Amino acid sequence: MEKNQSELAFEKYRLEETILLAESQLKQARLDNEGNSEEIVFLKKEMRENSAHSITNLWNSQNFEDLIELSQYQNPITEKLLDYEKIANKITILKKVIDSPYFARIDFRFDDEDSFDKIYIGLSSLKEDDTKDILVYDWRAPIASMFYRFSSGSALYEAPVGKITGEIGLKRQYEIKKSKLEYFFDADVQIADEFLRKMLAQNTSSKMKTIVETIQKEQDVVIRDMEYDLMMVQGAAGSGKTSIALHRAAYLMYQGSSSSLSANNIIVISPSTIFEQYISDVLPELGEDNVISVVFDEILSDVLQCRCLQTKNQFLEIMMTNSCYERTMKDSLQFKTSPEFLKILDRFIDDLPYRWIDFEDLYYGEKCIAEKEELREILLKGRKTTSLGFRLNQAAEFALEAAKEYHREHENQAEYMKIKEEIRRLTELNIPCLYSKMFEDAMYFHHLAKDIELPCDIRNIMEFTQDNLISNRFYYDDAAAAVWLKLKIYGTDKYRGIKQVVVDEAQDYYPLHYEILKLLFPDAKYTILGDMNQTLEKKEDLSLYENIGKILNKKKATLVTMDKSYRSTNQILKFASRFIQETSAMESFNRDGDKPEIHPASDGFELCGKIISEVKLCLDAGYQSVGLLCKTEKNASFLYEILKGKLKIHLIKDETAENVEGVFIIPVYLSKGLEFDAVLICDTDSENYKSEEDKTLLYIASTRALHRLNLFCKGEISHLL
Ligand SMILES: Nc1ncnc2c1ncn2[C@@H]1O[C@H](COP(=O)(O)OP(=O)(O)OP(=O)(O)O)[C@@H](O)[C@H]1O
Repeated sequence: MEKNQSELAFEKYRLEETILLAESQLKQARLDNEGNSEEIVFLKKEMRENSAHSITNLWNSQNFEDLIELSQYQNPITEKLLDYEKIANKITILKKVIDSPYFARIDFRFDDEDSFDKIYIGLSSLKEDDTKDILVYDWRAPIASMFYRFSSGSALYEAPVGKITGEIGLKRQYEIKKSKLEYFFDADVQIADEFLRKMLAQNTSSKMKTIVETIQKEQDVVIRDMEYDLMMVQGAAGSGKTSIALHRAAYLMYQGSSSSLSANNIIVISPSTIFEQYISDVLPELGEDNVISVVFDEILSDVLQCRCLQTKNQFLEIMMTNSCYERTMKDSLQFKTSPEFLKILDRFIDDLPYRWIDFEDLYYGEKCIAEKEELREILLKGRKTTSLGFRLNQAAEFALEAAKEYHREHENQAEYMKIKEEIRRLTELNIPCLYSKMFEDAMYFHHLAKDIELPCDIRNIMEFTQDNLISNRFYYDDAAAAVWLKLKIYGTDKYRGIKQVVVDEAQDYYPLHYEILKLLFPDAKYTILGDMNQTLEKKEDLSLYENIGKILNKKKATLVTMDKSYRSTNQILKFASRFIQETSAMESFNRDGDKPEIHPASDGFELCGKIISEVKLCLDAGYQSVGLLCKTEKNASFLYEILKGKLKIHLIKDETAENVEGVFIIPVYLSKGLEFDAVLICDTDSENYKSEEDKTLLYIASTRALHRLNLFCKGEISHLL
């Protein structure tokens, strides 16, 4: 008891000391930035007053010195602005530190020392300005890794200078909120598990949270890995893949501060906007605000410069609600994202200069300055070694040189501008339009596909594609193919700086998509996380990762498997495991809850009544997010119309939803990657869920639930249940 009291007194004192230091640094930082902003205002004023001449005349001035004069003012301003931003960032971090400076402590004795050092671990580090003593270590610091990997006893960590060994005497965890020590406990394995169980038993929120306090050893190994160029994780639903992805991005940023990796060198690729929203708080909470986060579909529309491409989710909705097209759409997607189709696209690119790029003789006034045969010859030369885009540029350069030469002797500004514009257009191919050409004539398509194995329903696929392209609809499958075509022809420098790519929900992408990533980020290292059991319109197994490895072709690649699921209760996991292959082991974190139940109803009225009572029960139990899941948006909208007058409920049917909280109805495919306190799967009748793929939908839907899962149906229950 006495010992506890003195420990408590010590910890309170230590916390006070830490907060005092953080507060004094915050005060200083605020002062520094007041100074900075005054100086910025002063410098701007000075620039305006002293360089008025330069600015007003700058754009039509031929005088290089004007520019230099302006930059003399601009540079100090930019420097001060950078300084300001850096300190503003420090202020944000210090405020967080003051609120909760650390969450753990390990007492570590280095092998060559006699006493134990107290290592406090928090979201960010805190250092004495003068002595440089570290009061709090960033959770990403090498020494902090021991907290995640060892219990008391011998321990080691990898420091920049090599392996450091020693002994851990104590592991302690803290709950500090609003600068107040709520409690602390000494954590052996059992107590740490109990703490995690308590955390997992809490309600979820509409935004994903950080897990720094409870990262598990196997997760930490992936988060801190620096050895592999391609790190792949196959993880069961709820095993923490997304959490790992984001904590790894934060870790790489931390590592990067010593190896010049900056925020714009890391990109996190999400499968949908709703998912991107859901994860958007994690990196800022970890103190990393600026990591690039992008939805895969956005990359496609960005490359193709077309805002109206169909998203994967729109594709899925049409596929699932139009049974007559379902087979064809699936086969079309499978085919157009396959290596076979890539070969056809490759042949099409080779054929473009012969058949589809129509050069004309180029005239400056009356004078022909470049004949079409000359231009074509340039285009055909070097086609084995250089890209088509490059050769188009060469042809344009040739024509431009000729135009310039003629212009020198026969100056005619209007003609010169006209021909320059014509030459510029030489390099521009209309990719969507060219892509359509491949499908306009079946004979031509089969000519390109000679000796390549085609799907048996290629005729249907061709017709389906023609119909879509004629009506100017760029379906998901065609969009990706056209993007690949454009990248292969022109390449892109847009993402050249990216050194690390993090891809979540890897199972949703096809070989073509990984080919696209390879073209976009040729020199990057990759972290790829997925679950082969969560594919919607295709079947995957472990070969998924083998194929990714082959496509990305990195020197050092590895696959880590994670079977333990942290999201759902034992009962929910057990229920969900009936929807996946028996070989896919799934272990729960041993948290108990109610057994999922199936509630059949004889008509819509009864169904509605049962759903309403379950929702009320969930709300009474204090659940904050209650998800009513339906197979499609069509089913979801139908249910919404019935329930909207009877419950406070909202419908989430597109990806723009900001916050998924309260009681809501959502199609299963949109709920991927998200989680809710309670889930009601509302349309589990034999009509909706009958195929192997529907089984996957049920798996995804069931594993969204943290604490409670119930299934409802009108009429005959699906035989998959
Ligand atoms: N070490 C951990 N400590 C605390 N919570 C954890 C831990 N690992 C995972 N979780 C929690 O488990 C839940 C599932 O995590 P996450 O969404 O990252 O899993 P996932 O593998 O991406 O799931 P899915 O594939 O189903 O989308 C989240 O609530 C997350 O906070």
